[in-house]
Order: sequence, then C-alpha cells, then structure tokens
Amino acid sequence: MSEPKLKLQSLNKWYGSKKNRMHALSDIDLELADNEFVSLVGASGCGKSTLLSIVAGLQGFDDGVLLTDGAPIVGPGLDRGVVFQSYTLLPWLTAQQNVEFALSAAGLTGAECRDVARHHIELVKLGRFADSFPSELSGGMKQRVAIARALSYRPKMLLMDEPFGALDALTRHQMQELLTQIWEEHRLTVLFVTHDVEEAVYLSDRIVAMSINPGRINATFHVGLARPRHQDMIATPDFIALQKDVLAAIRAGSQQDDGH
Ligand SMILES: Nc1ncnc2c1ncn2[C@@H]1O[C@H](COP(=O)(O)OP(=O)(O)OP(=O)(O)O)[C@@H](O)[C@H]1O
Repeated sequence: MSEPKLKLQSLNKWYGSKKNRMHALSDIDLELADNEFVSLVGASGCGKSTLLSIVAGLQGFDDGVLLTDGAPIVGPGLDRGVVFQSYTLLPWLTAQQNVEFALSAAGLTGAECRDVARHHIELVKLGRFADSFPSELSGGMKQRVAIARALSYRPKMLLMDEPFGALDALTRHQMQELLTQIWEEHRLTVLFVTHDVEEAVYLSDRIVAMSINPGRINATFHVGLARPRHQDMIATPDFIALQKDVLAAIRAGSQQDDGH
C-alpha cells in the first residue's frame, strides 16, 4: 500500500515555558490521502492554525510523527504551498511579478518564471490584471494572486488557513468555485482551515472537528455529496443535516478541559 500524502501520529505541541505550559495539540492522529480535500474546523484557539503551520514546516512540534509520502517534514518546502487569510503579497510588485518572485526562489530561469507565472495568473482568471499592483486589486483578486503563487511551483499539497475569511459573501462563493475547479482539474491534496461550516461541507471530502483545552480531534465527518459540487447543493437536506452535525461537534468541543 502507498504511503498517505500526509501523516500525523500522536503529535503533541506545547507553547510556553516549563512552568506555564499550554497544551496546544494533544495526540493528533490524522492522515490525508493523495488528492483528498480535508477541512479543519473548531472553536477559536483549538489549534487549527498551529497544526497547519506545523505541517507547513513553519514551526516545530514536541513529540510524535509528521510525514509526507513517508518522509519526515523538517521545515518549509516547495512540495507544500501555503495560503493565509492575509494576502502576504509584496506591494511593490505587480500580480505577475509576485508570482515570478516566488518562482525565482524555486530556481527557475527568468523566462521560465515569466511563462509559469503567466500560466498561473491565467489559471486563477486574473489575466487582465497581471500588471496591476496589489493596491489596485480587490481582496478576492489579491487572494487569487496568493493562490496562483502557491500553485506556481506545483506543490503536492496546498495548506490554506482561512483563505477566504476576509472576503464578502459573494466573493467568497466565487473563490470557493474557483478552488473546487482548480482542485478537480489538478488533483491536489488540500488541508483547509475554516470557521465557516458551510464552506467546509461545500469544499471537503472529509471534515475534522477539533476541540479545545487541549487541542485535539474530537470528530471526523465524511462528506458524501456528489462531485462536482455546485452552490444549489447548499439547500439540500443532506447538506443541511451534515452542517448541523459538524456544528454540534464544534459546540461540544468548545469548552473541554481535562486538566492539561
Ligand atoms: N506563538 C504562540 N505562543 C503561545 N501560544 C500560542 C502561540 N500561537 C498560538 N498560541 C495559543 O495556542 C492555542 C491555539 O492557537 P491557534 O491559533 O492554533 O488556534 P486556532 O484554532 O487556529 O484559533 P483561531 O480559530 O482563532 O485562529 C491558542 O490558545 C493560542 O493562544
């Protein structure tokens, strides 16, 4: 059997000093298969962003196992693209140049950078705005650039931390459509953090609900809705029933405390 794309086993993370320790992640066991779309949900402070940044290699953990394709994750890598809620674009570069800049760090030549960046700017449907600066783009457009940048070096995994959290409802829906389209065409493994349960159900194959104090996984839901997804599904009884179950798990996990 092939290795899972991502594997966390008995992973623990504490913050703070020895005297004043905070158990941010407790015995996390989680596997993502190749091409799977998994959302992490849970009350504020349950450790979703901590988990995502550990998988991104942006911070360490205290014990446990963290593997991608069977190999340990020891730091950030081009195999994992990251998109945050804040757009993190360089304001003095155009949309196209922001993507090129990331690619030059990946060792491509100038001409390759230009071609690959252009392709990904088109992929997120921003062709007309390639030469615009971030200050000339809307929030949704800036996030499209951030997605183009994350996808441009063809990562195996996309790690997204509330990427649409700052967008208005309509733009958010448009971005969800775009992401599902890209995911269906390019078959990436996605780990997606969101506060929005409707968004989690709409996008995911599986939803992992975390509880707080300490941060741990308290429920997992398989999303049986057909693909491709479309916005009309949101009003169906199956969608609404699953949304209720996920919300109930988040509520149940929002005030746990077992003395850690
Ligand atoms: N650098 C840090 N130092 C100390 N404590 C931290 C640090 N980062 C996060 N924490 C704490 O760890 C816990 C988990 O935080 P984290 O941001 O991962 O949760 P979250 O579920 O992503 O929250 P939110 O939904 O509000 O973004 C919180 O109690 C937070 O205060």
